[in-house]
Amino acid sequence: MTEVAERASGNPVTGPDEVLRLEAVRRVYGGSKRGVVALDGVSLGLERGSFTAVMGPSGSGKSTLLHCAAGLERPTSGTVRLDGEDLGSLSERALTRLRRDRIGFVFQAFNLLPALTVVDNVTLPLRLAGRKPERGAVEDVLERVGLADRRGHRPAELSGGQQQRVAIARALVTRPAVIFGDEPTGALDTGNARDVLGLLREVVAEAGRTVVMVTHDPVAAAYADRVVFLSDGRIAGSLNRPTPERVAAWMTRLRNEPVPSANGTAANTETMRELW
Ligand SMILES: Nc1ncnc2c1ncn2[C@@H]1O[C@H](COP(=O)(O)OP(=O)(O)OP(=O)(O)O)[C@@H](O)[C@H]1O
Repeated sequence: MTEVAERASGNPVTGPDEVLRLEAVRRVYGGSKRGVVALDGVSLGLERGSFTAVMGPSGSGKSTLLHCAAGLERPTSGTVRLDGEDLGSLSERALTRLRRDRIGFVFQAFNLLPALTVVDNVTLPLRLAGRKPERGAVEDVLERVGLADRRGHRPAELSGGQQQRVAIARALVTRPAVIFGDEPTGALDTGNARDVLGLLREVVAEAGRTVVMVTHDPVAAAYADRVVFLSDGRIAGSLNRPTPERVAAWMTRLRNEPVPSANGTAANTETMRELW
């Protein structure tokens, strides 16, 4: 199948079991006159139990997309729904609670507390929420990330890859609807990056979690079921069953001709939205 045909046969506009949906999301920074349009009408749905990578040239809006989707930032216009709930209708307090209870985050910097053991780092979000972990839940996640025998260690006693696995365990322990990764392998060497990506894949395939991750690395993106490409704040297309080579080819094209389209002319948002 050609890439154009692949794009045209991408996921449907609404899926049977969408956990997250962005509709016409626009995010402008600064005033209306000289503002920067970081997202320009992005519509996107994520199926439950899917692994999506978001790629695009620097400044194309990847982080902004992630932040809006995760309720860390409010879009200037458009809607974001998590399990059907419109995040725009929530107060700051309710949004904070939703992020804590139903969203997991894994960042490039592991953001672990150095004085706490692995177990205490993993259970921190639950304790902050005044919740007790479900029986066996902590053991389960530590087992899943391969750190059951390191539960009493502190971050400094672990490798970078192990520290990122602690961060993944921490993201998993609340059983979130979606786990967001912002360059989760950006600070890791190749071997550790491969382990962490394999773990994220496993979390999707075996635990049925939904993962969306921003990355600059075509090899990392190829671990996902689908890669969504952004260019100038718009969705430029997507690739199902990606390989590193095809992702890299897409990125080269995006750098050379910002928003590609099926007929070779500049695509508009409506045309691209049809692909979703
Ligand atoms: N807080 C902000 N204030 C003003 N402009 C911003 C802000 N955050 C992002 N932008 C602008 O919005 C656009 C998109 O930024 P964003 O960080 O989402 O891109 P990105 O694709 O994640 O980039 P990179 O790959 O370099 O991290 C850029 O032009 C950026 O300069």
